[in-house]
Amino acid sequence: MSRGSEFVVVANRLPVDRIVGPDGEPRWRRSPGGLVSAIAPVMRRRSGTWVGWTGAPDERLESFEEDGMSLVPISQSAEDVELYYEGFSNATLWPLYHDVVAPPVYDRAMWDAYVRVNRRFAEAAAEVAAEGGIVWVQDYQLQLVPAMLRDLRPDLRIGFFLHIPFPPVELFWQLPWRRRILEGLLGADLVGFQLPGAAANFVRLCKRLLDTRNVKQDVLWDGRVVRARAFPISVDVSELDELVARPEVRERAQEIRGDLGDSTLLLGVDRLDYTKGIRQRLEAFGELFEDGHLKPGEAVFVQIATPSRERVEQYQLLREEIEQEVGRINGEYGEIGFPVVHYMHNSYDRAELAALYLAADVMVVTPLRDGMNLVAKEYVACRADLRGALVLSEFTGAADELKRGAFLVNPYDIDGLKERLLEALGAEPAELARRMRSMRRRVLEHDVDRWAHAFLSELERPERERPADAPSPVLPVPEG
Ligand SMILES: O=P(O)(O)OC[C@H]1O[C@H](O[C@H]2O[C@H](CO)[C@@H](O)[C@H](O)[C@H]2O)[C@H](O)[C@@H](O)[C@@H]1O
Ligand SMILES: O=c1ccn([C@@H]2O[C@H](COP(=O)(O)OP(=O)(O)O)[C@@H](O)[C@H]2O)c(=O)[nH]1
Repeated sequence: MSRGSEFVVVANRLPVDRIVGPDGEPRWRRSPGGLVSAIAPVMRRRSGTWVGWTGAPDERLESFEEDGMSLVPISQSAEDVELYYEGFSNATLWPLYHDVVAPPVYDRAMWDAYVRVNRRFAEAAAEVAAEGGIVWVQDYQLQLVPAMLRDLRPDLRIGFFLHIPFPPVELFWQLPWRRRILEGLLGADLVGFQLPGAAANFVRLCKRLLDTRNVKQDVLWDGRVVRARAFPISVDVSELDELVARPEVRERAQEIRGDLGDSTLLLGVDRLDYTKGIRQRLEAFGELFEDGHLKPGEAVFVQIATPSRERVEQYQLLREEIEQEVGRINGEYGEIGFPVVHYMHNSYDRAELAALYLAADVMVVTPLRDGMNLVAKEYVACRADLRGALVLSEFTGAADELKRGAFLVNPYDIDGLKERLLEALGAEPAELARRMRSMRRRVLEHDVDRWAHAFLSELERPERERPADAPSPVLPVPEG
């Protein structure tokens, strides 16, 4: 392949998954999750190349164009998927980086697969990037790629962005391969995080583990300056504006409301993931009926739970637990034809989600830990009518920006969660409008284009003139 692309994104997943349609023919479907929601519009606007996996094992496909993007598929064997994707990425790193809300698995065969697959991604990126081009590596699945790519192509400008939280020293310390991960990330010129606290954790860890010399958020490593900065990711406001203006989306919102009668609509939209606090929100909602604060017919909860990582044990256990809880609540409080929880284990397109956002009175986002949570920002971006309330966990990245307008909750505190739900349900329209206006100001001014521009212009900014071995004070990094 010719060395052609000036701008390359490398992510575990391509923006589309290859699936087999009802007619038996293969077709492409949008991949799940917020990374794709955020990066796809950026890619469409800057013509570049996206290197990633198609979401199925053992597929060897040529490069192709889809939805205005140039895509380079990376093949993964069934064993790679099991050990690298379901294993090291989602049974080790995912729980470790999300405050160990599930126990991480430490397994040497999984680590070996992680190294092997990261090398494959690095080699593919090295093949497609133009001389002196920009390569932007995404997320925890590919933390070794920056250093591997630098070895192969020292001419490139390499950025890395972590979409999930970066853990504090005390948790990261558990990882048997902790030095290797840091050395991998330090291959980048710029390492981006969702929040300043995560960038501070990274810089502090480099000092503790690798004895790097740090100047504020710059790490001096291997004769280079590696910058660590926070860039909170956001949503494609123009796409959402266009969706909510469509007559069919507005009609669909009316239809959803009509189907639910006079009930107040509470909405949850998440991948079915144990980090999302779905059980806690259902428990709180159920108890509002038990305590007599709500009566059947007054409120319904619509929970979209999109299938995710279904072969990983913790996800299978979670599904059983959530489906049992939904059954229990409906069994106790539902009536014939009127369940109080509508649970959908399915994935919906952008138009259906926009209609749901327009229809919902209270958007309930209660993760135990979440890098950002784009659903919260999408809800705000869709509510130009200034109606609707956002109940938002303190442990999401989004809470940093939306704390003044959202009804903030600690999802571990079920009584507190019930109080906040009641507050949101009972708030006056003027208060809701004031809160929504404040959140919209933030989201509309800081959309995904601004995020991408901020990251890429920092990446392209030349290094400050400073000989790498010049004495530099090690400045304390603020606690985060
Ligand atoms: O690719 P999957 O294993 O199916 O998982 C889907 C994605 O989940 C995670 O999304 C994160 O990125 C969002 C955008 O920055 C952010 O809002 C959210 O808090 C994160 O959890 C994961 O980080 C992605 O790599 C996955 O593709
Ligand atoms: O049925 C669904 C459910 C979710 N989403 C999208 O998936 C993303 C979820 O991103 P978020 O940051 O909230 O969480 P993640 O899944 O990345 O952890 C959002 O853009 C949602 O609009 C979707 O397109 N269809």
